[in-house]
Amino acid sequence: MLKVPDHQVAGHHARDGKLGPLIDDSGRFYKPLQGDERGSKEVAFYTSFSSNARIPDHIRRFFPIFYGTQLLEASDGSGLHPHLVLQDVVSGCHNPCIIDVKIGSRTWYLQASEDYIQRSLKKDRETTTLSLGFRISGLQIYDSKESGFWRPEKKLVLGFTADDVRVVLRKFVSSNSPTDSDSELDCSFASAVYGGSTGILAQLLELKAWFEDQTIFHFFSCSILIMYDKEAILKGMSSGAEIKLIDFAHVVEGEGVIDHNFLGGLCSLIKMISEILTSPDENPNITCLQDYEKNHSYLENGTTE
Ligand SMILES: O=P(O)(O)O[C@@H]1[C@@H](OP(=O)(O)O)[C@H](OP(=O)(O)O)[C@H](O)[C@H](OP(=O)(O)O)[C@H]1OP(=O)(O)O
Ligand SMILES: Nc1ncnc2c1ncn2[C@@H]1O[C@H](COP(=O)(O)OP(=O)(O)O)[C@@H](O)[C@H]1O
Repeated sequence: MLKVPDHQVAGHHARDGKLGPLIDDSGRFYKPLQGDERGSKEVAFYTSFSSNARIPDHIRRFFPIFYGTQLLEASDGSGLHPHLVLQDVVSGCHNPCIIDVKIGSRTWYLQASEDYIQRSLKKDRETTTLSLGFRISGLQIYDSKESGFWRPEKKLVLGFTADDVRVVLRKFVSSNSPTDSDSELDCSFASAVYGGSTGILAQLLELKAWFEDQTIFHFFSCSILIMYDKEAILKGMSSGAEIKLIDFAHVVEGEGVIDHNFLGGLCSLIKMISEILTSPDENPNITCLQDYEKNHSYLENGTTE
């Protein structure tokens, strides 16, 4: 039985009669092919990546498994539509905390249409893409059984300053309620999630080592999903912290050149996460995030009032 994922944090949603991804109970994520060349480009990427013998297994695990394409009833009621059949990378988690981080100081590329370049340039300038080399596209942080998740709306997320991004990456690993902007963030899960030999930082460093060498693909407008299970930590189990790369509608051939755009953004994200691990007590200034929180209360479904 196909359903709309409640763990999707960014991108096109299958809500309000729109075309968007679906999931099933067997752990698969069905992403509808976008009508223009984006759909076919993403299929071409997954096909090429899956069969490329030069991708080491320890890097392959950072990508969703690709099961081909399938015609399915589209979420917008328009009838049969081709979908990418992917591993649902969140399916093992009960109450997953997730951040979608779009990597790179530019999301546009020379081969793209003029319209896409102009729209991307505007978003890159207005977000932390240009200043930090990455931006947060969406997130959800599990609060408690009673309050559910904090899912800030898209407008707030795209307005994050660099300091807000620092705060969010700290909130993500704190035991404080994510909607409480008054108390100091404790970062008490930082070592369990970001640290350790298998934590997020170690995984990002492994990915970086590959990006220092690989010249096969250039990953524009692609995201790293950072995920973990807060409840598991509270129960004394493993955090299940993982990174996965997603969204390959704008991947182009590397033609023997290092993907400096992705690599630079990745280094910047690594630096910010390393700083949280080394200085968990340093609370940065909060700008738009705090002002916004003071004026809005969050509802369980992630919307605001
Ligand atoms: O339409 P929007 O404004 O929601 O933009 C989408 C982006 O949302 P954003 O505003 O950056 O959070 C969206 O970004 P996220 O996946 O949300 O990070 C994509 O960039 C999407 O384009 P594409 O499917 O990758 O070609 C973008 O869709 P298109 O505008 O390119 O159709
Ligand atoms: N394979 C996957 N498994 C689980 N969730 C996914 C997967 N791929 C994408 N998502 C979720 O869907 C969101 C949008 O995905 P994305 O591929 O960026 O779509 P779009 O092309 O519409 O921007 C991500 O932020 C993430 O929450």
